[in-house]
Amino acid sequence: MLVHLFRVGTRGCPIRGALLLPLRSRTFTAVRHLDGRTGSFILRALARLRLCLPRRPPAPRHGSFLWVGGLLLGPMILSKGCRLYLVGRCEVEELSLVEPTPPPEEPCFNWALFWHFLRPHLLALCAAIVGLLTFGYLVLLSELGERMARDIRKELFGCLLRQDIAFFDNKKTGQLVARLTSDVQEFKSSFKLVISQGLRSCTQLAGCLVSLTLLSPRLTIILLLVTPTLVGAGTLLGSVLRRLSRKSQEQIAKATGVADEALGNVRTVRAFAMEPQEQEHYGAELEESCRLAEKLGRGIAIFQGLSSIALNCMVLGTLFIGGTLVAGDKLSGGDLMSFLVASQTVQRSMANLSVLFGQVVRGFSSGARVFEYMTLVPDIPLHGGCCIPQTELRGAITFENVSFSYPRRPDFVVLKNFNLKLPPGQMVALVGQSGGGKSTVASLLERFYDPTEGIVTLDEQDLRNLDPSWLRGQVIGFISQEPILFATTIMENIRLGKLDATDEEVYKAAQEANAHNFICSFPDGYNTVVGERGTTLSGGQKQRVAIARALIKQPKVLILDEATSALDGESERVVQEALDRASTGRTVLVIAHRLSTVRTAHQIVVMAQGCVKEVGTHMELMRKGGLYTELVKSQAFLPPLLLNPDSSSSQWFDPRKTQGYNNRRPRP
Ligand SMILES: Nc1ncnc2c1ncn2[C@@H]1O[C@H](COP(=O)(O)OP(=O)(O)OP(=O)(O)O)[C@@H](O)[C@H]1O
Repeated sequence: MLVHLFRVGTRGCPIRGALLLPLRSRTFTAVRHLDGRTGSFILRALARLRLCLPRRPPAPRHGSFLWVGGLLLGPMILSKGCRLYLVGRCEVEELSLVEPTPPPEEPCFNWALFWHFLRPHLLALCAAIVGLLTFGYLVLLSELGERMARDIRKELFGCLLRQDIAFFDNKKTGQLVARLTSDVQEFKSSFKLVISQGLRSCTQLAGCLVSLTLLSPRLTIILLLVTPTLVGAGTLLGSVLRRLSRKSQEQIAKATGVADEALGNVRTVRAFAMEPQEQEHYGAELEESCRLAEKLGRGIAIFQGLSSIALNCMVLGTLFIGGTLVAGDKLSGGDLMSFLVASQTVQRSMANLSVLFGQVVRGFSSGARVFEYMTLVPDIPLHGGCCIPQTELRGAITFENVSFSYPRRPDFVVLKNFNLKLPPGQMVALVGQSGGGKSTVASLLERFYDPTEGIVTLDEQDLRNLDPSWLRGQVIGFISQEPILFATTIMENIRLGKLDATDEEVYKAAQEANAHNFICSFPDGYNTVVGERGTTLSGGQKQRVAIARALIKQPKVLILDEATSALDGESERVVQEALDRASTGRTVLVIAHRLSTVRTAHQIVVMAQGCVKEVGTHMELMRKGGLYTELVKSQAFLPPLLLNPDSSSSQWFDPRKTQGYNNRRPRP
């Protein structure tokens, strides 16, 4: 059951009401005075609300408090100038309304996961609760909090790493890092505070309530009758505060994301003199987060102020009713005094709890954000599926009638009925206009995404049946335009390709990648630390370390995505040499803009708008005079001889006379 207070209608004629909605039924009961026009307003409001219901997250457990609060407050609001009528039951399907945009789902606190992390530390928790010395209990509580935070961070980090690539398309790194850092920190602090202060106040409260009952059951019952109303009102206000707190924390994460992006790309920021803009951008996000935090602070202050007033009213009420009972000889003066002293302890405990409430609100929303990603199950798991034995692996790839849209843009079809064959040991080049879908083909081959339709196979096996970790870790080597290195030594960076590789294997891979000589020229050789993202190496050096990292796993299939396009002439020559060597005996998919780098491929596939437009060798395509020829012509910097398919004296044109990819000459 959901209680919803609503306000619809025109500005001059606002309509307020309360709804009691059974969550699983599509019928509802509305409480409100109706005439024809206002009735239709309400029906629309109800229908809109109803249409939203299936997408709501499951009701949190504290939803029952909301229900109680709504029951108490709803009639109060309605009775202010409104007559109450039961208008009946309405079927929403009969109303034809435009479906509204679903509100962003708010994560709920996951009690099961909380228990999962708390359970291993139950003994420490019990010891902390009964800890006799302040020292002992503080030490135990601190250890408990830190260990739980460590476990949560470890688990969350693992869960994030396991998510689909599509998940990261939607998120900013800074926001994810904020969940690992500030949200876990906030949750831990709240948890410790609840245990240290909350438990003490609750115990005091319970003890005093027993004393109160013994002193005067009648006064205690009156006191207890008032309490649910206060709890209900508190819960309603609490849900508003929780929402505010969640927004405030999201905003902090957003600001962190801006700082993370600027600091992570500081060279680009410096190169474009973007420092003032970035500072302004970060400042604006901070301003918003400060505004939300202040709003939350005011909300908490209102909450605590109102609690204080309510508690003082309770004392006054006790004095008044108690005085009446004393006057009527139903209670002794001594008992009334004892009752007052005990009820003041109750008041103090409740005041402490209300102060604690602000922290609990923040703790709940932080906890909900921390646990949110732990329950996400990726569509493409990291492990599972079969592996083809190394001796039988040939490296034949096919794309059969593949259509694909990125999950982030489901309406935009990137590949349409795409067909491609990569025979074992051959090189196939993908060329075509920018945005035509070339890199997307590589992403599907790496199984970063699954096709929307059609299949991709390796040696006639659907990629979906193969173990993704085996595929990425042992079968495919990927070299991109911007190789990313980790902030560790060159040795460790190369070893990332094969974790159990010996030093000799690392040296061999570096030699194959034309990297050994420049690495040895550094004072620290293979132990040189390359800086964050490899910033202390040149583009060509970084690329060669990345090639060594790809080669060390001896991949059967190699993907070269614009691998040399970011390099100057000399670096390109050295890297190209390494790539030529690396391509021997492997199935290679080359993605290239510069057509001069792929003219010796066994097959060139020209792509446009997600489809294959032309297929053939360089010569065949040039003779055809189609899209490929146009692309070649458009690369005006190329020597004119490249454009002449019949010139046998051209080094540019005749693949047998070219350097690079010599071993993969197209057959006549
Ligand atoms: N992660 C993503 N989410 C949504 N759309 C994407 C994503 N990555 C690429 N796209 C879109 O898919 C289309 C194909 O992109 P892709 O990178 O495959 O093209 P490309 O041919 O490799 O381009 P280029 O030659 O410029 O690198 C583009 O329109 C691009 O905007």
